[in-house]
Amino acid sequence: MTDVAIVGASGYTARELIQLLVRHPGARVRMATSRQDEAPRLDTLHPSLTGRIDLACEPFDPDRVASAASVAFLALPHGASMAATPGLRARGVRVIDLSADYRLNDPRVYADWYDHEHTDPAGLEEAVYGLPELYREAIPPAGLIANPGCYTSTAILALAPLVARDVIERSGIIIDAKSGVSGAGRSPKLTTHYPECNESLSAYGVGRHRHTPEIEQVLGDIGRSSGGGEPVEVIFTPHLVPMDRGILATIYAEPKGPASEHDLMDLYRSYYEDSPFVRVVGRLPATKDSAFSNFCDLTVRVVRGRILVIACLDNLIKGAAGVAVQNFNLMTGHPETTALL
Ligand SMILES: NC(=O)C1=CN([C@@H]2O[C@H](COP(=O)(O)OP(=O)(O)OC[C@H]3O[C@@H](n4cnc5c(N)ncnc54)[C@H](OP(=O)(O)O)[C@@H]3O)[C@@H](O)[C@H]2O)C=CC1
Ligand SMILES: CC(=O)N[C@@H](CCC(=O)OP(=O)(O)O)C(=O)O
Repeated sequence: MTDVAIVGASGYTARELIQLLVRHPGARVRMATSRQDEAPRLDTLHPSLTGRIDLACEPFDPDRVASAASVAFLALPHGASMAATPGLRARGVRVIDLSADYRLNDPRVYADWYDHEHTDPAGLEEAVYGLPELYREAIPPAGLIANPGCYTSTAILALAPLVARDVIERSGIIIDAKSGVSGAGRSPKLTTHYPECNESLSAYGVGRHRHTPEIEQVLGDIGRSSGGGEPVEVIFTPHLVPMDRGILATIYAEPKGPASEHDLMDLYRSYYEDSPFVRVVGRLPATKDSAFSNFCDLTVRVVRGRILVIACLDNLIKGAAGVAVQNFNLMTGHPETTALL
């Protein structure tokens, strides 16, 4: 049994994490933290947890976390995670960070896209990018996991087989992605206020969304490890859609040679043969079919000589809490699917 702590317990990804962990046979949620003064109970913060866990939050204190837990899930905004992580690592706590703070290898790239300096470059050196489908071997011994972004996981899982097998041109890849509003977190913002986003569909972050360098870094890494040195360059355009949860990406890429849908589907099936949470499907994926699950559904089409990949997942599960539990399973020697199927 592994004792775990949830840091930032009042948010959406924390709620999903706790829902998964209370059903996990090898995990016990021993501590939850919040900055709120009155030590709120988890079932007050998240009524869906009523009857499932009896725990009140406390303020974050690395000594207290280290005395209660050996693994901490950080469900904090970026910036706050890298403030909390060094103290936990110094006390031997293994960290699974759901924020973006440890995903980019280069602190200068982080500063360019996140508009503030990285305060824990040593942590960046230590961190392992927690997308099990690509880095399964590196995850079990890791002390610090950088859980991937939700759009990022969708795009990377959709493109990795094409990059790894050198099937497509590495520049001009178009990622047109749509997300439900929970992707923006629980804290109220003007753009996610009901009358602003309901019955409306809008693009945002055009040309400057911070998942762009993360997608390019990971796909560039996959490309290099299979022998191709050119960087990967994507045009990533996110959209906000008036639904609670789910991401769907439609991706367009230029093949290097003639492309057959049949061969591409075979390529995807063999690439993800050992990945229980990637479903390569013949139908066109829809967010409803992966909602509340840890699955990423994807399919491939060839249209007018271009390759189209359509992929979807639940941003709060496969895009955040579910993959965090998948990483936890690998780190603690449980089957990868524990508590997730
Ligand atoms: N929502 C999603 O679909 C996804 C989110 N992520 C990432 O996961 C992390 C958590 O996201 P999510 O749960 O949606 O966010 P929420 O905004 O729902 O929750 C974050 C929680 O962190 C606490 N918090 C906020 N600011 C600070 C701060 N400055 N210092 C310490 N604690 C703070 C708050 O709790 P309190 O006020 O009680 O202290 C808050 O409830 C983020 O980094 C996000 O980018 C990643 C993939 C998908
Ligand atoms: C709809 C919406 O606002 N989505 C968020 C992405 C959430 C996510 O994956 O967060 P991090 O990668 O920052 O951890 C956004 O576009 O900023």
